[in-house]
Amino acid sequence: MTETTPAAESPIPAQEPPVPSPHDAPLPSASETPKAAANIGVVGLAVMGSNLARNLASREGNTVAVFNRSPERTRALLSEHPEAEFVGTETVQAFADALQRPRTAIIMVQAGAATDAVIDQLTEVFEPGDIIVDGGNALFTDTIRREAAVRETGIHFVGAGISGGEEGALNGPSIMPGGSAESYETLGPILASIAARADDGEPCVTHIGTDGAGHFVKMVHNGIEYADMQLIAESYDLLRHVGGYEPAQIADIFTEWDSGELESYLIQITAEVLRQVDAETGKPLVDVILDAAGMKGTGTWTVQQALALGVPATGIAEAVFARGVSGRADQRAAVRATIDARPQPADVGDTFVDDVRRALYSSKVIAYAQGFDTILAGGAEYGWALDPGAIAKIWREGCIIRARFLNTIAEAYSRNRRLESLIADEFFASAVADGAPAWRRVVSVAALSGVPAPAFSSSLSYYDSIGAERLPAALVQGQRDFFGAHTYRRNDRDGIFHTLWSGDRSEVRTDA
Ligand SMILES: NC(=O)C1=CN([C@@H]2O[C@H](COP(=O)(O)OP(=O)(O)OC[C@H]3O[C@@H](n4cnc5c(N)ncnc54)[C@H](OP(=O)(O)O)[C@@H]3O)[C@@H](O)[C@H]2O)C=CC1
Ligand SMILES: O=C(CO)[C@H](O)[C@H](O)COP(=O)(O)O
Repeated sequence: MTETTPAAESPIPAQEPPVPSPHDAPLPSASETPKAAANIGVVGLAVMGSNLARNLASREGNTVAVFNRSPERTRALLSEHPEAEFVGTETVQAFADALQRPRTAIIMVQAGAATDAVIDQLTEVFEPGDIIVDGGNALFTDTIRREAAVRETGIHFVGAGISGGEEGALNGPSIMPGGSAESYETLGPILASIAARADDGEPCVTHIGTDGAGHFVKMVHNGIEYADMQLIAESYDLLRHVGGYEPAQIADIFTEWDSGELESYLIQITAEVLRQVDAETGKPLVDVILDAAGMKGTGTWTVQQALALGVPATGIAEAVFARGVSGRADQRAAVRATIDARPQPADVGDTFVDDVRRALYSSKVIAYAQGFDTILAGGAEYGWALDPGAIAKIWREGCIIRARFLNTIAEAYSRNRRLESLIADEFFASAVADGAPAWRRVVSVAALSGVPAPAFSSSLSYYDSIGAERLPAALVQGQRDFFGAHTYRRNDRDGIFHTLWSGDRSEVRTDA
């Protein structure tokens, strides 16, 4: 299969493979590997794959076969986790032989060429009726292509987004499977058994749609993740450099916010990061981490898709651009040398901390509204009947954006399945309107003090634009008609019009 996914660039070095222990036992040879001993298999045993394999092995009735390109990883996993009773395999053929038919294997390797390579190997040794699940962060168009190619062989191919990081993979991730309804009949119960569970006991997995639907939704999940993280980071920056709070104090503020409507995993881990002190320097860790944010590409993909679909996902885009700006070290140094970049004093008043909380909540609503707009537009474009309420529900636990807030979103979509926008829902409309004065104060203070708040600002502009009585787009249409005879519509009658700008400036109807 051909490779179409470029490896995403990141300034953060990739994680090194674990150093195998000298006591690692050799794997059985292909002929010694027990046949049909396992009911499920995992290929790719780095952070995610090894934890997902352990999660599977911990469930009643499962025996898990494992395979990794470099056998050192397989040996290390077997020796570190004898309790899992894995069936370790050294070749793809031994892996296939170790699985009961119809075989089910989950791939957890790097997105892109690595995934294609593994699929090619598995399709060589699997048979019609078997199921290959790609649990990596594949680009959904690759998943569409792979599903079509693998289907030709009679093997089922399922692209499943899996979120929750290493801890989620081990204890219960949120899972977003695509693929055929037929393959989900077999796969659904297995995935439900390892997925996180929401407070009401529902597993955080649902059949998202055919072919690339699961990876599309996972991609947008990550786009929202970028926006959520950026908004929290901007809150920190404003509290620190305008409010004058120290990292440990901001950690306490975030912990307090976590008891309200902002309760979320990302707020919780942010507080932990801010409390961490660097052992070497005694400084807050956040002050010694290089301020260049890495990325593997899923946020960029979301914005590219939003643009292609005509969805103004401005908050997500700003979050991607903010990471991009942070990584441009030479440019930043050159510009910094020409200006006084120190934050300017700004009058913040007594309500600043609460204002930032409200600005964060309102901006977060915008990010999710834009994310769900992207999901629904993608569904319409690619022919998937995506259910926004069901998607919100499976994000309530297990994934990186898990939050109390997702319950509220699920409720909004259960009130109206065809909501035009999340902020058109009565609850969110009034919540955002209530927070708007504080949000405006925070964006003003950011601008006056010179502390960058791109996601806060663009979210507020989006809110003001999407709700505006009238937009200056009318003038843009006039400009377009002037230089390019691009025509315009009128708001007082039907038809398409052009003004004879280089003539007598009378108006003509062009569609009559
Ligand atoms: N890390 C995270 O928090 C999350 C990651 N994901 C996704 O899950 C997948 C796995 O992630 P992670 O565990 O971090 O591991 P990595 O993305 O770092 O991938 C490492 C794994 O890929 C294998 N691999 C690389 N190239 C090839 C190849 N050409 N042929 C066969 N195998 C190859 C490696 O094998 P070898 O040991 O031989 O090098 C190793 O098992 C990725 O798609 C990632 O985007 C999804 C959610 C969260
Ligand atoms: O999929 C994930 C979580 O949902 C991964 O953690 C992903 O790597 C995060 O993206 P990035 O590395 O670009 O910040």
